[in-house]
Amino acid sequence: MTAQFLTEEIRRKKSFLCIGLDTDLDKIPAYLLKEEDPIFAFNKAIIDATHHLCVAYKPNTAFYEAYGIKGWKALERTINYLNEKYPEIFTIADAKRGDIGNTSTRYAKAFFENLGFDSVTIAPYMGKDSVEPFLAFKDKYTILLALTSNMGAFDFQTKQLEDQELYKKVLQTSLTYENSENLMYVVGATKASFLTDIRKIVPQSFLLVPGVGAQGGSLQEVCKYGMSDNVGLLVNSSRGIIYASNQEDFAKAAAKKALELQKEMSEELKNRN
Ligand SMILES: O=c1ccn([C@@H]2O[C@H](COP(=O)(O)O)[C@@H](O)[C@H]2O)c(=O)[nH]1
Repeated sequence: MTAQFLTEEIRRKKSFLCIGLDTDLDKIPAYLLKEEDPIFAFNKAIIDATHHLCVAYKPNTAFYEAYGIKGWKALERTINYLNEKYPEIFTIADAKRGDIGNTSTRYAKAFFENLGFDSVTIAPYMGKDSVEPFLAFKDKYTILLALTSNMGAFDFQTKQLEDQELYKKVLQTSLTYENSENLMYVVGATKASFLTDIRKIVPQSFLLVPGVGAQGGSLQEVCKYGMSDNVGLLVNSSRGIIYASNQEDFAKAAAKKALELQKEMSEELKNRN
């Protein structure tokens, strides 16, 4: 998928919502545990109920890896289902990988070729040769952690390095990487006030913005400081949508929460774009 197609989908659906599939067997409705693959059964129901309201899904791989082979198979079934039934949806493997070059290439193959995700999240700490192997894949996106939503972001990311904060250095340096047009960035919704400075460095890049809902970030603030001419935002909500109910109506309840966000996004698009 290309970023241009993603923008077209955002305008068509009037939504830049990304739904996080952070599926936890302790939180899904108990009756689903009788299913042969409860994680996939839950994801499928959520996807079928919400696909028209969002443009992306983001399974966080931790929630699948935690269950070993069973979890990985559920992740594989989920991405296959999305690619077959809803190929217009942008898919994000939130895996936060990155290693020496030859190892990064294997990670890239795992997520882009084997599983068929459109994008994967990457930690920038190991630098150029750990990121470029992901960027080498055409029409696939590498989503670099820039300024994360958690409190620990202030431990390193906002510290001054030479003449600027580390997160700005990450953004600026990443633009010098080969195939940097395949980059997107993670910026937490809880750090919305930083978006003005971020947009000075990456005016058009897509930003994956987690942290609205359960973490308290404001959608309006994110749009005010972060929306670009091509929208350039994928705002994620995971727990706030998928765990709206733990009863038999869970998918309907998730769709209701997703619709609330989609309506707010539609307003923002009308007013700001
Ligand atoms: O800075 C970051 C980077 C990633 N995440 C991930 O996004 C979702 C957020 O879930 P909510 O339930 O909507 O809070 C989750 O998978 C995180 O690991 C993040 O929150 N912040």
